[in-house]
Amino acid sequence: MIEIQNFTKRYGKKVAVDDVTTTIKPGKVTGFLGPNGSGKSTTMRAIVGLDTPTLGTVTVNGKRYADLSAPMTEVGALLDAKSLHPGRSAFNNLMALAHTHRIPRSRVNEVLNLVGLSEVAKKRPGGFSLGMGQRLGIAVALLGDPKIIILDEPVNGLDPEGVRWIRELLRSLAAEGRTVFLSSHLMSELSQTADHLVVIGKGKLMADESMDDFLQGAGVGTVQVSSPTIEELLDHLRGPQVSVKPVKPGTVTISGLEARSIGAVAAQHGITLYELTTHQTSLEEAFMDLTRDAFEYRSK
Ligand SMILES: Nc1ncnc2c1ncn2[C@@H]1O[C@H](COP(=O)(O)OP(=O)(O)OP(=O)(O)O)[C@@H](O)[C@H]1O
Repeated sequence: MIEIQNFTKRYGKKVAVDDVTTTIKPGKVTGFLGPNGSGKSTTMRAIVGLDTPTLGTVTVNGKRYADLSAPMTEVGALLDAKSLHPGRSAFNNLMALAHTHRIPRSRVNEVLNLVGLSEVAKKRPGGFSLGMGQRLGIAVALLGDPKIIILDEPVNGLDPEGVRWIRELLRSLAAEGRTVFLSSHLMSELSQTADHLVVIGKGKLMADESMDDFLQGAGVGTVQVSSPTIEELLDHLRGPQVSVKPVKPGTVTISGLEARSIGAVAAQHGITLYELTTHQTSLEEAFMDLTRDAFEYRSK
């Protein structure tokens, strides 16, 4: 579990993160979403003690990172994939870390296998593609078999196969009961991986909710229906997966049903419809709506 309490980080006059409070829970993939410059990396750096909060506290399993006795076995982080020694082989980079953290050699081979780099283990990361570098960075993060995994934009540079691979890897780590926290500036990336979403804009917390609630609140996959006898129609549509939000008298948005099913039920009961529109909001639009005023850099 990662607990972030009233975390504020200032660089001189610049407020990078502004009074953020959230808890990242185990057994889930939590996505950390925000436009460029919104404070994601600063928050992640604070979790692993690379940045000191100006105000507030950031703890992992109830302790500050600096107070952990075996940090690599508690928290694994991929923050900057380029931070490895470029002239040392992938294997030796991992071995050096394993050695200083009392991690057995067998684990080095295990993680190289896990990230699909066994065949290039003797090669130097200086010559790696961006995607291979990311995989090696993930191997470093997983080396200590940590309960908490933090990844800053892990999908950067990965090809579609790599993206699918990392998605499955993160889901399986969460299924093992680990805390998985990953950042991205793209909603589409997180929507397929994250169970929970923390959204940040210009350093401020903008949303902290389950992915399902976020999508529902944003109107993704909803249908707007108008009818002079809307209540009668709703009586026929109720079900455990169906939720209804009033828009104005006679008009509602419905999630959990497709327009065609709603139309069919209306026809079956002779109910007049004035409107039956599938909401086409994309995930990216929903995210942009939420952080509309929070973009530091926006292309015109
Ligand atoms: N060491 C620093 N000194 C001064 N300002 C900084 C420093 N580090 C970050 N900032 C500023 O703090 C803000 C948040 O930066 P941060 O890197 O945390 O954002 P981010 O959400 O990770 O963005 P990106 O997706 O571009 O990496 C930005 O305005 C950035 O310019």
